[in-house]
Amino acid sequence: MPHHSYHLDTNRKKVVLVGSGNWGSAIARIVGDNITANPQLFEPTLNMWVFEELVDGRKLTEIINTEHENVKYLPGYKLPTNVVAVPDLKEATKGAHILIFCVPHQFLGRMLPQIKEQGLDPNCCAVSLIKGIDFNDKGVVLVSNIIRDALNIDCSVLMGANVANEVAAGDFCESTLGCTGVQEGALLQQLFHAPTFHVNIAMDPNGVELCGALKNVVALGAGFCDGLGYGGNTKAAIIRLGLIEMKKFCYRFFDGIKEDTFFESCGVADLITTCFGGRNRKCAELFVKDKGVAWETLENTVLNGQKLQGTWTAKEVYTILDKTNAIADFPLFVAIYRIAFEGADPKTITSF
Ligand SMILES: NC(=O)c1ccc[n+]([C@@H]2O[C@H](COP(=O)([O-])OP(=O)(O)OC[C@H]3O[C@@H](n4cnc5c(N)ncnc54)[C@H](O)[C@@H]3O)[C@@H](O)[C@H]2O)c1
Ligand SMILES: O=P(O)(O)OC[C@H](O)CO
Repeated sequence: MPHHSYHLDTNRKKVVLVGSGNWGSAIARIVGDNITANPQLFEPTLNMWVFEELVDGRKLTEIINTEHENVKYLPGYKLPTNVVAVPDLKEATKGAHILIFCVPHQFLGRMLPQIKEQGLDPNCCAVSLIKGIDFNDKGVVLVSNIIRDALNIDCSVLMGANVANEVAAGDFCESTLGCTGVQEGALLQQLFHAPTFHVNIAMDPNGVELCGALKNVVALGAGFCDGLGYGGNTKAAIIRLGLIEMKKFCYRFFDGIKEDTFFESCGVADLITTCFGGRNRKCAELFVKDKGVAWETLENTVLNGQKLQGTWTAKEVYTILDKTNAIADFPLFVAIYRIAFEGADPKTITSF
């Protein structure tokens, strides 16, 4: 059970999920059920915005709405019948009180103006499940900040050791809700918490979000080790060194990050699971074995259209380090970037 059980006001919240990939579809199963279980808090339908595409000649939205399964991104797991796939972004998000963002971070920027355009409820808030970062002239930009600035609404984050297929299978795991307000935290906890998906609150949204983004870079390093045929000792070293650079990055670029956050699910736990069971790891292994095959080819052939976040984040992190003359302080992040994008020998993963 969630630790708190009260709500913000007497009006039921309309929840909308923006995204329907592998994780988007897995979380739709939990949120859809929680909405049904809490009719006093939430409106009954969960609109799920779907990037429309054809699957075997049929529209994905039609398949989802008739078969209640995202056959492309989460095959084998039924969605609750109150999850309704909507291909039009404006229509899907109209009247939302809680917007859940779960799209690969490279697509978010161009979507937000459309959501803004149709006018949001003044009490609308957001929660981002997106693991990624961005940068501008001043430095690091968090995805939650992009959402906050574009839509002028509050944005919490949910990150954790949550490989989507395992969550969908009902294997027990934990997740970390990073928020600034107690009330928002309590409501969102009721939206996401489930018997096999335990949601803990951390009042350190920036730390939670940065952990979620940066662990994907380390996952590439772990995958390079697997591609080179190295064993558990080497991967453990990469995980340890990666955690140190994650912390250093957080403290270098942000004030007020809490040490405890690194021990939450979003921190060390997500780092471990992603370095063993994630897509970034898997594709990085094949990148080494196939001698530099294009990342996009791996997304299309191995992941069937699912998207990597670690490759983008490795580039973004490298750009930030370069701009701030911090390259020398982050040897692992830099080695990973150079292997992934500059043709560096994968063996340099252990010789920086
Ligand atoms: N998959 C996981 O195990 C997992 C777990 C936790 C967090 N996350 C994070 O959740 C976020 C979303 O990941 P996911 O696994 O749900 O998605 P995914 O990797 O399955 O991505 C594919 C999604 O992107 C959509 N898409 C393709 N082209 C698009 C475009 N031009 N514009 C908009 N959308 C487009 C596809 O329709 C599909 O829904 C990522 O930041 C990821 O790191 C993923
Ligand atoms: O499959 P990945 O590498 O995108 O990682 C999935 C999740 O972020 C693990 O929590």
